[in-house]
Amino acid sequence: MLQGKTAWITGASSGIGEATARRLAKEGVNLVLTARREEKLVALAAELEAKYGVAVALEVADVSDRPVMEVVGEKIAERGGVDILINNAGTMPISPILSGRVDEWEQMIDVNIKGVLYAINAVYSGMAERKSGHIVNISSIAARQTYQSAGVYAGTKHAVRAISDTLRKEAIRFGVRVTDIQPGAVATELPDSINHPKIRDAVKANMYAEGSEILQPDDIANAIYYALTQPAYIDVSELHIRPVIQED
Ligand SMILES: NC(=O)C1=CN([C@@H]2O[C@H](COP(=O)(O)OP(=O)(O)OC[C@H]3O[C@@H](n4cnc5c(N)ncnc54)[C@H](OP(=O)(O)O)[C@@H]3O)[C@@H](O)[C@H]2O)C=CC1
Ligand SMILES: O=CCS(=O)(=O)O
Repeated sequence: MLQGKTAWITGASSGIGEATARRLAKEGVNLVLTARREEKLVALAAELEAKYGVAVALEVADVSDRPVMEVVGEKIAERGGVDILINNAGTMPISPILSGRVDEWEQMIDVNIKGVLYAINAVYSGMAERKSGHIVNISSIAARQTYQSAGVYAGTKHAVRAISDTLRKEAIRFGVRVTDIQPGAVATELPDSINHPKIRDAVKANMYAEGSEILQPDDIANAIYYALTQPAYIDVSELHIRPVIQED
């Protein structure tokens, strides 16, 4: 069903993005992979090309860099566009608002909101012209609720959910589908982006508490695959997936 299509995955150097690259390559999807850590992308591309015979292009980029993302968009358009965007790159340097880590607030807004918009902007007009495409935005359980220290992070994810739902409505007439994926705790490098030592330790202790079983990146890759492979008349608008043990 997806064989021969092309997907652009941002944040493909680890976690959910990397797992999704593997999942889609296995289905014969050609890939454009983006992240800042070039060496990780190079190794992943080599592995997927050798294992699955798919074509993998790399666009090493900081998604919050607007001019760079515009150039990536032009390059993608020159190659004929992509069928799928997995808008996944994100960061989570959470802290109490009173700690006033303004640089980190700006970083989350720049990467998690502006980066998502820049990627949409890079591919949406092409999809609309071709009257076909699927944009999958990775927001979070924090798009629906919040918790202490996560004010700005949850704010960015609420924004992604709002952008996704607006885009879904606007894109109907262009035959473009939009899905917002809202994971709970997934075992990835994301907590390493927390610079506040006490909060980082608390988040990790909570995620990896003895006996607790949280989600794996493959679980989210499978959810993305499900959304992408529904019949053309179905839009999986939102998928909210959490570990059984996660109350909030
Ligand atoms: N793990 C979890 O519990 C949950 C995660 N999410 C969301 O899932 C998404 C993926 O995160 P996850 O896989 O968990 O975490 P990881 O930290 O493993 O992956 C984050 C990815 O985003 C990339 N990235 C971060 N900042 C930038 C940037 N400025 N420009 C380009 N790429 C960037 C990283 O690559 P590089 O550093 O090489 O640039 C990396 O590939 C995020 O949006 C996150 O908010 C949502 C809910 C739960
Ligand atoms: O986006 C993150 C979700 S959680 O780890 O706070 O549940």
